[in-house]
Amino acid sequence: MTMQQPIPVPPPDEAPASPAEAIARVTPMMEQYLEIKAAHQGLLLFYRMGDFYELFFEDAEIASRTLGIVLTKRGKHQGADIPMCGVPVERSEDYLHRLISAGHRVAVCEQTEDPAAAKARGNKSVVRRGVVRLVTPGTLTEDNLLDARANNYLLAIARARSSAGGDRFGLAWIDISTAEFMVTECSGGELAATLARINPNEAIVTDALYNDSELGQTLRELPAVTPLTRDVFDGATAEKRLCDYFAVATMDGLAQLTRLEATAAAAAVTYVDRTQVGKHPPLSPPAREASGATMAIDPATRANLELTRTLAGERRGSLLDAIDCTVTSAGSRLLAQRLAAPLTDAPGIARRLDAVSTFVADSAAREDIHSILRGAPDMSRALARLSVGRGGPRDLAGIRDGIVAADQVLARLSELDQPPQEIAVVMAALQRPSRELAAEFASALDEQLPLIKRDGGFVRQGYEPALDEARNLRDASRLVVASMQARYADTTSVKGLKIRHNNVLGYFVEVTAQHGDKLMSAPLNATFIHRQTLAGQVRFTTSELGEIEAKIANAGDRALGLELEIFERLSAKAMAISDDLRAAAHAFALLDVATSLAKLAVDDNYVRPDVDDSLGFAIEAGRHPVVEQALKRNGEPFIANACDLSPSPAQKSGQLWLLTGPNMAGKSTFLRQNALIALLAQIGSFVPATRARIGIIDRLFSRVGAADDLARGRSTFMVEMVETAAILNQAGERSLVILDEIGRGTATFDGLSIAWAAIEHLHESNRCRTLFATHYHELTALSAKLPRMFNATVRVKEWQGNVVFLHEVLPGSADRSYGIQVAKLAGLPPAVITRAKSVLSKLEAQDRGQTARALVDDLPLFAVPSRAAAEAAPPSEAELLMDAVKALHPDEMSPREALDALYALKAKLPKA
Ligand SMILES: Nc1ncnc2c1ncn2[C@@H]1O[C@H](COP(=O)(O)OP(=O)(O)OP(=O)(O)O)[C@@H](O)[C@H]1O
Repeated sequence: MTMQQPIPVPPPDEAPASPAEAIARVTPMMEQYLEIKAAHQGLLLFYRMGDFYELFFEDAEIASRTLGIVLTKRGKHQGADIPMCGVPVERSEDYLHRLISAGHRVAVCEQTEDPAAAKARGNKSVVRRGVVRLVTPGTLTEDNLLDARANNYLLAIARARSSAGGDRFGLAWIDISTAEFMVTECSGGELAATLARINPNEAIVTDALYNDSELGQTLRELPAVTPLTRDVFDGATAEKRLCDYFAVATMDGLAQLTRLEATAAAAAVTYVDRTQVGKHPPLSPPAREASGATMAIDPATRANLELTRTLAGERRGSLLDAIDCTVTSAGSRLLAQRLAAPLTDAPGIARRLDAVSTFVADSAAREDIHSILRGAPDMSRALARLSVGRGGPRDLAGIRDGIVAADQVLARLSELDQPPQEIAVVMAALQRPSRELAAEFASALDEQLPLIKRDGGFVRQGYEPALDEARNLRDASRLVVASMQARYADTTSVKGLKIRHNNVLGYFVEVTAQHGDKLMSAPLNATFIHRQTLAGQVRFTTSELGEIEAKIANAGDRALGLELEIFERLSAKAMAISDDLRAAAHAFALLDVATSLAKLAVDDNYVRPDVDDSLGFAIEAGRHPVVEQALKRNGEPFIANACDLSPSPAQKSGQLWLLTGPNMAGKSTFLRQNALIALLAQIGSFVPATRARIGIIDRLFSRVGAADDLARGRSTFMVEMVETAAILNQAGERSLVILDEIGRGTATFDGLSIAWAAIEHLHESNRCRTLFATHYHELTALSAKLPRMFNATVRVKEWQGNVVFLHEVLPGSADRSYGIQVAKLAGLPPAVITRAKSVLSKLEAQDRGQTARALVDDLPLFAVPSRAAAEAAPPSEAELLMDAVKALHPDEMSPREALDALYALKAKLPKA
C-alpha cells in the first residue's frame, strides 16, 4: 500500500512584506499548482506544461525514484529549491503504467484553454488548468495499462459493526474496462477468502477501516488500498447516488441490494465518477452474488495450490496456465474468473459441462469456432474506451468486426444438433447487436486505421460528401502550392527556391542565403515579404501564399472537424446498443472457454466428471494436470492413482486418508491432484482421470508446504499452525481438506502430537473429506480406532541399496521414509550418509511405534474396538549390536570411517 504525505501549501492571502518574503513569493503558476495539488492529496500530480507533464516537490522525488528519471530544480518556494522532474506527454502512458504498477495513483492535469486566451487576459495570467482524470490501479481503461488476460477490479469494502454476531461486510467490485459490476455480503471470517477470490487491483475503504488494527493485515495483502472520507460510504445517500449513476428513479428494477451492498456499490460508483472526472462510463447494473454460490477458498489455499500463480509468482506453471487454451483475452479473463470461483450448484456445473461435452464430441465445430474467435476483437474493452472518450478508430472497427464474427459463429453453431442450454444462450446473445450498425461502420471506416482519432484520416472516401469536398479542396490547394513553387522559381530565376511549412511561420518561401538579397530588392520585394534570416537560408512570405494557406487550413480543419463529428456519431451509435454488444462479447468469452476446455479435454485425455449433491469423492486413475504436462514435455509418463473419500453406507461422513510414504514418492502431488480435480470439476471442466464422481465441495482447504512469512513476523512453524488452526476451526462436512506434513516444523514429539490430535479432530468434529500426508508412521496406528480413517501409502522399490520411486498409491502404510536414500540421491557426502545410517539404526531400535500403539490404547476420547497386539519386548543388547553391524556398508566407507565404526561397535559391548 502506498500513501503520500501532504506537501506544505502556503496560506493563500499572505502578501509579501519583507525582502525575505519577496524571495519566498509564490509565482502565479506555483499558486495554481499548489491549489490543484491541495485538492488531490495522496495522488501524484501530472501538471501539463507544453509537451511535458511536470511533477514537483515530493511527487517529483517519488516519480524520479520509481521511474529512474532525473530530478532537477525549478525556481524556489518559500526560499527553498523546488524539486522537479518531467515526462514527455507522448510517452506518458509508459510512465503511468510504471507508477500505477508500483501502487501509486496519478491526477492528470491538463491545460484547459489556449495559451493565447490566457495572454489575452493579461501578460501575467497563467493558462487555466484542470484535472481531467485520476489514474488509479482499479479504474484503468487504456489497453496498454491493462493486462488483456486478467480482469481489473476496483473493490469497495463497507463494514457494518455489530457487537452481537460479529462484523458484516458489503463488497462491490467493478471492472470499468468491461462494465462488470458485482456485489455481495460476507462475514468477517469469510472476508479474506472473498478478497482472494475477487483479487482486486485496488480497494477503497473508509479512513476508519484503513486504520483498523484488526483488518489492517488483511488489507495489506491487497495490491493497493485507497482510504476515502466517510461520506463516500454513507449508507443514507447510497441509494440516491446509485440511482443518479444509472439515471433511474429507483434501483428496485435494476437490482435488489441489501443496505450494506448498496453502501459499497454507491462508494464504488462515486469513486469511478471521481476518477473519470465528469465522464460516466456505463456499467452493468450490480449483479448480486448469493453467498455460498461459489466454493470458498482461502488465500493460503489459493497460493498453495498455485491456481493462477506459482508460489514464485509466475503464471507459467500454475493450474490456470496449464488449462488455458483460450484464444481471446475475454475468454482468458472468464476462465480465470471461473477458476477463482468454482460453483457449488450441481445443475449450474452440469450446464457448463454440457457445453464442453458438445465440443468434445464435435472436433470440427470446436476448431472452426476457435479459428473465428481467434480473429475476433475484445469488444467490451473497446466499448469501455469509447464510453470515457478515450476510444480510437480501431475501437469502432473492433465493434464492426465483432458483429461480423458473431454472424460467422452463429452460422457455425446453427449446424449443431440440439445445442445445449448454454450454447442456446450464447446464440441468443449473438443475435442481439444490430447488423445495420456493422454495415454502417463498414461503409464509414477506412481499411487502414490510425490508432488515435486526433489527426483524422479514418473515414472512408465516399461516405460523407461534405467530407470528401473539404478533403478535395485541401488536397487541391496543396497542388496549387506545388505549382506556385515552380512559378516563383521561374519569376525569381532561383532554381532552388522551395515552399515549405512549419508550425511557427506556416507556409513560407525559402531560398539559400546567397539569393536572399535578390528577393529583398526591387522589384521582387514587392511580392516577397521578408520573415526570417537563418545561417544558411532566408525565408519570405507572399500575400498569395497567405491566402492559399488560409484555404488549406480551413479545408483541413473542416475535414478534421467533420471526421471527428462522424467519429462521435458512430461512437454514440455503438454506445446506444452497448448492452447488446456487451452481451455478444460475453457470449464470445463463454464460447471460447467452452471450446478451449473441450480442446484441453481432448488433447490431455480428460473425462467428464459426475458432480452431485452427495458427499462422495471417488476418482479413478486421477492425474495432476500440471505435473502431467511437465512430465509429458520430458517424454515421461505420469502414474495415475485412485482416491476414494466417499462415505460408506454405514458411515455418513467422508473418509480421511492418511498417506505415508518415502520422501519424493509423490505424496504432495497426489494430495494436490485430488484438490485440483475437484476444483476443475466444479468450474465445469473435464478432469484428468478415467472416472470422477464428486459431491459438491463448499470449502477447500489446504496446508501444503511451508514458507516463512517474515514480513508478517511469522516463522515457518507459526504460518503452518495459523493455517492449520483455520482449517480445524472452519472445515465442515462439505469441505475438502488437504494437509501435508503438519507438525514437521517443530521437535519430533511436539509435531507428532499435534498431527495426532489434528487427525482426531478432523475425524470426529469436522467430519470432512480429508487427505493427510505424513512422515510420522506412528499415526497409521490411529486407523484402529477411527473407523473412517484409511491408510494409504506410495510404493517404492529398493534395488541395490537404492530406492526406485513407483508413484503408485496403494492401501497400507509405509514402514520407513527412505530419507537417507533420497539424501544420497541429492548428493550428501558419503561420510554423512554412513553416519546418518548408523544414527538411524540406533534410533529405530528405540521403536517409537510402541509408544504410538500404547497411546492409541490410552486415548480417553474414544472407545477402543480391540486391543492392539501385545507390546513387544524391548530389544536385547545383542539385537542392537546386530542392527548396528547390518547398517554398515563396508564398500562405501573410507578406511578412517571403518576404523571409527569399529570403535563404535566396540563401545556398544556391555562393560565387563
Ligand atoms: N504420480 C506420479 N507420476 C509420475 N511422477 C510423479 C508422480 N507423483 C510425483 N511424481 C514426481 O515425483 C516428484 C516428487 O513428488 P512429491 O513432491 O509429490 O513427493 P513427496 O512424497 O511429497 O515428497 P516429500 O515427502 O519429500 O515432500 C514430483 O516432482 C514429480 O516429478
